[in-house]
Amino acid sequence: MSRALAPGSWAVVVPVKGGPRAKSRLRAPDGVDHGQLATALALDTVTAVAGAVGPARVVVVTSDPTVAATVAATGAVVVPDPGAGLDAAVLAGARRAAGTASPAPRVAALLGDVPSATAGDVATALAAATPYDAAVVPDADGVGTVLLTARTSETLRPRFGGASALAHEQAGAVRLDLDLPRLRRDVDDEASLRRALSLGVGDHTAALLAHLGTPAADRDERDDPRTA
Ligand SMILES: Nc1nc2c(ncn2[C@@H]2O[C@H](COP(=O)(O)OP(=O)(O)OP(=O)(O)O)[C@@H](O)[C@H]2O)c(=O)[nH]1
Ligand SMILES: C=C(OP(=O)(O)O)C(=O)O
Repeated sequence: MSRALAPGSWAVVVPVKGGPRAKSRLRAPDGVDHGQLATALALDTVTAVAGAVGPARVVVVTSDPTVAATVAATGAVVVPDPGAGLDAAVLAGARRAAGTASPAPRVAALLGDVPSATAGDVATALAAATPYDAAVVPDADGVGTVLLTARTSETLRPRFGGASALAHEQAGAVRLDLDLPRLRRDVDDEASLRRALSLGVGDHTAALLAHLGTPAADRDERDDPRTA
């Protein structure tokens, strides 16, 4: 069951590398353009976040023109990627996120490769993180991070890459092993893409991969409010 968030209480940074170097570990299925797949994964992630916190409090950090134009048209904020890696991108987004609500919102970073996540998942995770100065939601393997939160933009301490869940814990974040399999399913390679498809994915990824025959039962489950 998802939980409602107070309006303006959270802003969420979504870093998206985009372009030809994005998602280099992921081999697109036959007949699917790799760049379009990387973009679709990101747009589904942004859509879920916007559904949870409102588009004006989604800050997408990217230098990819397709992603930037698409999310800007939805009302999200776009910050150019400083080009100094993932943590620097997250920090650039966090600085901008602070100004998206008054009083300043809590700030989170959700990596832009979780196309199975629903708005309800994002809202539930942010609500669960609200009592803590900082929190981390690990990925499905428990090693990486899908969501990092902080009370303010100044106290967000990104340590992404590799075993980042532990790195974020060591930097002071409380680990939240939430029972939100769709939120925790990041897509890095073919195996994780298959797992995401079996959980259900957002409209952009589903449309691009429709010819692969995403199981109808999984799509039904995704839409079932009892599982949202
Ligand atoms: N803006 C921005 N986003 C990044 C950067 N590096 C990674 N990301 C995003 O962070 C998320 C997780 O990163 P990865 O899974 O490593 O994605 P990736 O670098 O595109 O993929 P690989 O080449 O397979 O490592 C994805 O949404 C990426 O788009 C960066 O330097 N800038
Ligand atoms: C960058 C991270 O994710 P990935 O597994 O996509 O490399 C991370 O978890 O810190």
